[in-house]
Amino acid sequence: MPQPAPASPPALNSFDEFTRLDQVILGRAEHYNAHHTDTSWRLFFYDNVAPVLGRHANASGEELLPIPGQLVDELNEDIAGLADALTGCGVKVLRPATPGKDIDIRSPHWDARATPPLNVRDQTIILGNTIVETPPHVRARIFENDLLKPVFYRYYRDGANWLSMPRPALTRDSLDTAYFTRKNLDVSRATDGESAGVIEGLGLEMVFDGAQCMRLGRDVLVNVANHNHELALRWLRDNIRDLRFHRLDAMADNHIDSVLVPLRPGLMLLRSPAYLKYLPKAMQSWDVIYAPETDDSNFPDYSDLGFVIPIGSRYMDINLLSIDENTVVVNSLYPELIQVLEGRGFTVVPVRHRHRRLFGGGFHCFTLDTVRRGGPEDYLS
Ligand SMILES: N[C@@H](Cc1ccc(O)cc1)C(=O)O
Ligand SMILES: NC(=[NH2+])NCCC[C@H](N)C(=O)O
Repeated sequence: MPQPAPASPPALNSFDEFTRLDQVILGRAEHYNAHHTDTSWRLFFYDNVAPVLGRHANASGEELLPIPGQLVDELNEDIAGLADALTGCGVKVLRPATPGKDIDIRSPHWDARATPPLNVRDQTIILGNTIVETPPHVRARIFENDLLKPVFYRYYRDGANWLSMPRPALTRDSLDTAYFTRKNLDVSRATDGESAGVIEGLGLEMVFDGAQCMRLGRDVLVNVANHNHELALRWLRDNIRDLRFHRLDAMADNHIDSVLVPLRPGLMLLRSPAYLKYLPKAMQSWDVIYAPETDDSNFPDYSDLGFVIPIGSRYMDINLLSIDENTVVVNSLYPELIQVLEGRGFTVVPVRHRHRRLFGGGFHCFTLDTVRRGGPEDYLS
């Protein structure tokens, strides 16, 4: 149920995914009019884009793949609906700065068209009173957090701690393909045509996205699918001493928020029973809501718009955002899930979100919850 935010907003405090939400950063999509499909992009989204790589005239190599303006406008409309719904629930909504124009970036080793700050979940983890910036896999995202700095400085002035994992050079040799090798997948369609430079002696780097974590009070689940992630897990354990980090062994290639969403202590939403085995023992006895089958008619038909690549899976809508332990914001285009959640006693706030597969994000991806009421509780014993 909507509750008024406390009179003086507290400083950064966010330890979990489900206690009462008071403040959130919501991403924005202005200038999201192309995907730069370099090797780092093609590898990151490989599970989803492999079937279409090569089908398009140029997609076998690096290119700037345009996204029709109508889709960007419709996405912005849906995000505005999300902002209104959150405000209506008594949540204070903060926004990143706007890029203002298309931005081409260049490092000493590669260049890219910058990605706007839409999926703000991905490049940062809030761990209690600490902002942790994470080292991106996709080159186009390396400066994305600059647009969140005005908000981060506000929290910093109010006493938050602020850390960044080492910035990766993202050279030709930086990224580990072990996840795919383990599954006997040939990723040459992603790596052929690689144009980035090399730094002699560097090799695999710390590369990791905030969305590979799920926070549960004093415990944090961390998906580790390759050596890039392994280095990041070590960094987290070395630098954040008062939380327990649990390694999930390759539960997914990278992000896990369209696989698993803890809804409240003892209850989670899970993509399917096949994922239970990746979770810590204590969570395997939680009550589970499995993602119901969804219908193709819930997804827009893009056939009249020319070639568009869905970078996200059909499971994107698992990616809901909790307002509190009984209230969740869910895509209105996943009525099957709404029905199941209402059947379990949840109040569902439906918000329309059409192009989740094209921009690769649901409501959890678009948001970074900076203030929730919960603390470092032990939910796992
Ligand atoms: N297979 C990944 C790829 C992906 C990542 C981020 C996105 O925004 C979209 C797609 C999905 O889990 O998690
Ligand atoms: N935080 C995020 N951007 N999450 C997106 C995860 C998407 C996931 N790969 C899927 O395709 O379903």
